[in-house]
Amino acid sequence: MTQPTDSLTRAEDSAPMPDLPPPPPLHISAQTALFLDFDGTLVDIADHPDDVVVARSLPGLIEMLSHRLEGKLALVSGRSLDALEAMLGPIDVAMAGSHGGEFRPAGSREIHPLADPLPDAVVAELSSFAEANGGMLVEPKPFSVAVHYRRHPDAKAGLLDCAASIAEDRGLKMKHGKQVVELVMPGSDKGSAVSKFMEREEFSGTVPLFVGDDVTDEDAFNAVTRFGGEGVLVGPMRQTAARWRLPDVGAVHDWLSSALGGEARK
Ligand SMILES: O=P(O)(O)OC[C@H]1O[C@H](O[C@H]2O[C@H](CO)[C@@H](O)[C@H](O)[C@H]2O)[C@H](O)[C@@H](O)[C@@H]1O
Repeated sequence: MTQPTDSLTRAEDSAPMPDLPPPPPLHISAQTALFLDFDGTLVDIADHPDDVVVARSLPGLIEMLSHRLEGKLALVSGRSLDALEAMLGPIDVAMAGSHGGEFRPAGSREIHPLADPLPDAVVAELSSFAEANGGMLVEPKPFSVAVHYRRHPDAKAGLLDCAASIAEDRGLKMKHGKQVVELVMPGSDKGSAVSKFMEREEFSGTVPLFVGDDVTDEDAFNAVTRFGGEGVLVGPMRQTAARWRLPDVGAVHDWLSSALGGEARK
């Protein structure tokens, strides 16, 4: 079922749903393509975006999986590609950042924009609001801007109103993730990023899996379903287009590592 990512309805407000089963073991074959979200999927959520703890084994695990999948693996994140590389180091895997605004195939350092850059004035408008409301954290990215209200829960409603009004005035899309409100250029979402990868030769003929935790991952769950694949929701059950569910980041690491057998621990 489709859930708009720019909806003001948060997943946790939804009615209880029947649970989803855990995914079958990850099988590496010529038909397997794997798309991985970052925050809340590969790393636990932290109070501040810079405070996430990246498991020492994670960059190697991602690279090894990408190698075994012959490049048919991509990270698809709301973070900028620079931020992802700052967390993971310079790993050679395909990546899409800024909710699909930035796109980089494996084996390349060249970033392809999938959207127009966000006007500076949008960042300035949101920054003034954030400053006037307790100094909320503003995270500008090349094709989007995020304002985090995790430390300012009372400012949530005002922030949503402010962002919705800027989005309407300027024809932008609003996304409401985990304690974060983001404005993105139209056309950049995780579903578009997945579709862009699937158009590439190395992904041709594959059955894609997308693993993600947040409402902003629903576009990607819908996209992989259109390509005959399935989504894996990470975290508590909620309304979702995913087919499977893993309870937490640790379970994701175990599921990914199992596909590599003993190789994952080298
Ligand atoms: O698509 P993702 O890779 O899941 O990125 C989504 C957003 O993640 C980051 O914010 C979230 O994680 C932070 C660290 O755990 C947390 O403090 C924040 O409340 C979360 O919303 C990142 O800062 C955003 O830019 C991403 O869009």
